[in-house]
Amino acid sequence: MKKYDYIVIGAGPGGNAFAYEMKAQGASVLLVEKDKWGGTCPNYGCDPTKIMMALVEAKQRAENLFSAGLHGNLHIDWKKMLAQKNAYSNAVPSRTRKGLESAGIDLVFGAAHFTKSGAVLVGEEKYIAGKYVIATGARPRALDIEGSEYLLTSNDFLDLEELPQRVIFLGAGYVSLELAQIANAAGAKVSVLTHGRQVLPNFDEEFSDSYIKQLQKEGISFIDSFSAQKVQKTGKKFHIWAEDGREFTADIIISAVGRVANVEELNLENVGIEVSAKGIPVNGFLQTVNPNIYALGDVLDKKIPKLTPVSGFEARYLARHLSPESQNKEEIQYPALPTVIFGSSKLAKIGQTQVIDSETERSLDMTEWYTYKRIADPLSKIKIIVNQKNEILGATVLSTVADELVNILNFCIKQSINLEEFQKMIMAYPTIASDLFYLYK
Ligand SMILES: Cc1cc2nc3c(=O)[nH]c(=O)nc-3n(C[C@H](O)[C@H](O)[C@H](O)COP(=O)(O)OP(=O)(O)OC[C@H]3O[C@@H](n4cnc5c(N)ncnc54)[C@H](O)[C@@H]3O)c2cc1C
Ligand SMILES: NC(=O)c1ccc[n+]([C@@H]2O[C@H](COP(=O)([O-])OP(=O)(O)OC[C@H]3O[C@@H](n4cnc5c(N)ncnc54)[C@H](O)[C@@H]3O)[C@@H](O)[C@H]2O)c1
Repeated sequence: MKKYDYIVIGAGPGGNAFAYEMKAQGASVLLVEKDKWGGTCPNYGCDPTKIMMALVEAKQRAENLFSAGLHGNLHIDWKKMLAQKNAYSNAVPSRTRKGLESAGIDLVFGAAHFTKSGAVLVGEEKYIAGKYVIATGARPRALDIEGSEYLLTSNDFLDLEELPQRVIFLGAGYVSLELAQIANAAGAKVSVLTHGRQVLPNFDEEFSDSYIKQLQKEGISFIDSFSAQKVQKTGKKFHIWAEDGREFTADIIISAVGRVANVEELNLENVGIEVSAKGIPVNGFLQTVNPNIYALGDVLDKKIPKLTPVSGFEARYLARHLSPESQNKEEIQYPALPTVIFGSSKLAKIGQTQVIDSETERSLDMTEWYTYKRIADPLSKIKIIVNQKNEILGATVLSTVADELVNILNFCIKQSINLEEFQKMIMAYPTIASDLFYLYK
């Protein structure tokens, strides 16, 4: 039985980052992966979707400028876009594997299970370690309704050889809204069936409403209060019914109703770990109830968003925390977190987005500002929260460049920059950053 300092289960952004960090510290590390080296983000998640989204963004930005004299009949060639995405994603597993190997990390392919003795079993082989790190991520949640076998997932969407004419998305979270925009821009007739009345309850309602109106203008239809009851197939068509009897028909139905932690195969009962519906509970040191077993990334039961940079942040925290030389024995502290729903218009937020105490809230419509006027952004607005020292604490932004703006605000929040400090810098003009001046004023 081979013994390591660390066994890491799951080679996604979290597991890989932790394995690299510990190896660099001189530890012996075994990394176990059962599917694709690199995990969700580069194989089924962020990266392939954003390669496709690049065409959606470019098309919409060009179309926004038709009124300014730009002409052309733009359309997305699905097959070529897919080939472009595949050229990137298909190379990920072997490239990732080579990188890990050349760093000196031992790799084993297969599903990891804990045994009653606390070892890890992969196939017939048993491995033991001083400490274990679970970074097994999450997968699309399956709906328990009649005919659920007819529902496709985001993974299936990314492999569609051809885009069908009529596509239904069930659920209205990040995955659904991003993929719906790709399908819509590529020419499909798209409907999103939303569970509740308010879409994106974690965003400021005024902003999520404006965002959905924007998507409706682009051609996506939204059907609210849809509680799915059953799915049926007749010929090549799929039908979905709500509990209240409403029925919709499409060529494919993509279910994007959230993600569930990958925990079942781990046999965590053998090592005394109980999981919740949201994943593995840990303390402030990312340690499970079993003191030798830690967990990080999307597999965690946590309140903060499950995102790639969050998994990486947790991995680097844990590597520092477990380093024998480190003085870092403090609980993990998350900085202000940016989240973005990508698309032709982007809805983004960072940090504190509501007034809690003595802060001030500033709502600004930026549509007529030069930066946004120049690119004919159809709707650009921001709600910004500042404290009494006029330091930015957080913001919600809707615009075609909201992803960049929240990251610039990220620096301002981290460095507690106020107007006085900001005025000591000169920003290139005209840019998103040069507008910051007006956000402070
Ligand atoms: C469609 C989509 C788009 C997304 N877009 C974005 C985005 O734009 N920005 C962003 O920040 N985030 C995005 N995300 C989220 C992001 O992909 C995840 O937050 C990130 O991949 C989590 O990393 P992780 O290492 O925790 O887990 P994962 O990347 O899920 O990796 C876990 C790995 O563990 C492996 N595994 C599971 N069980 C076992 C086992 N028993 N034994 C061995 N291996 C196992 C899995 O096969 C997987 O490779 C998106 C997700 C999806 C689905
Ligand atoms: N741009 C990004 O950063 C990005 C993109 C995609 C995914 N992600 C990550 O992946 C996670 C998962 O995304 P997701 O969209 O699968 O989940 P989500 O939690 O964002 O959204 C799930 C949606 O499904 C709906 N829903 C739940 N049960 C339902 C039911 N029975 N019937 C109909 N609708 C139902 C919810 O109301 C919600 O609208 C995100 O929370 C995020 O962390 C991030």
